[in-house]
Amino acid sequence: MIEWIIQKIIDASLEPQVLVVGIEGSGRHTFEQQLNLPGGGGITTKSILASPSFGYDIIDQDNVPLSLSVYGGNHSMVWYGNSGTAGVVCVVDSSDEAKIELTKVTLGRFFERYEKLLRKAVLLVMANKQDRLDALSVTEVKERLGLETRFKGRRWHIQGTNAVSGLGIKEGLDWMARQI
Ligand SMILES: Nc1nc2c(ncn2[C@@H]2O[C@H](COP(=O)(O)OP(=O)(O)OP(=O)(O)O)[C@@H](O)[C@H]2O)c(=O)[nH]1
Ligand SMILES: [Mg+2]
Repeated sequence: MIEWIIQKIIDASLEPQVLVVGIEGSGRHTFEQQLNLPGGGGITTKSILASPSFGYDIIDQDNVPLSLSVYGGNHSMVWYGNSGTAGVVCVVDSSDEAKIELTKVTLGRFFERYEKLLRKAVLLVMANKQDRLDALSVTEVKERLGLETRFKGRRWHIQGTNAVSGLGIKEGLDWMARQI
């Protein structure tokens, strides 16, 4: 009952949220720092722009090791989210094959677990660290993550990025901004 009430309050009070998720070391912080740079790489996504900072949260239940950065701030251990969740940005380290596999599993589980809240959410995958010589290509990352199969029926997009220089971030977020 309490959870239901909290959910109602959150749904009513929050603007559409954009979540940034990713396995540790994928580049989430670096990506978010880009958003705070002057011009933010030309970020136009309104819901991200409106946020001066991101709250951090770790989903530690059901062994879902995704760490969440929730627009709007949510500091509880359970993500109540918002059924108006507009988009999920998943940052992946393209140079780490084991973590790409872990991302595939956890991202799938995450969308399963929060199916209701993420019903309308679009998915933007940032195939990050494309500047590294050992990075898999965007197509390879897409295939390893099984995006075409797993997210069939959902609007998704994969974008190659270098979060350090900011390359690709504007393009990715422009795609998201057009969807939400
Ligand atoms: N070469 C390269 N390095 C990157 C890129 N993005 C992030 N890094 C580096 O990868 C490391 C991890 O980046 P973070 O942004 O801290 O990653 P995180 O996902 O926040 O990880 P944790 O804070 O460790 O959970 C840092 O040393 C970054 O400088 C990229 O596009 N290219
Ligand atoms: Mg970090």
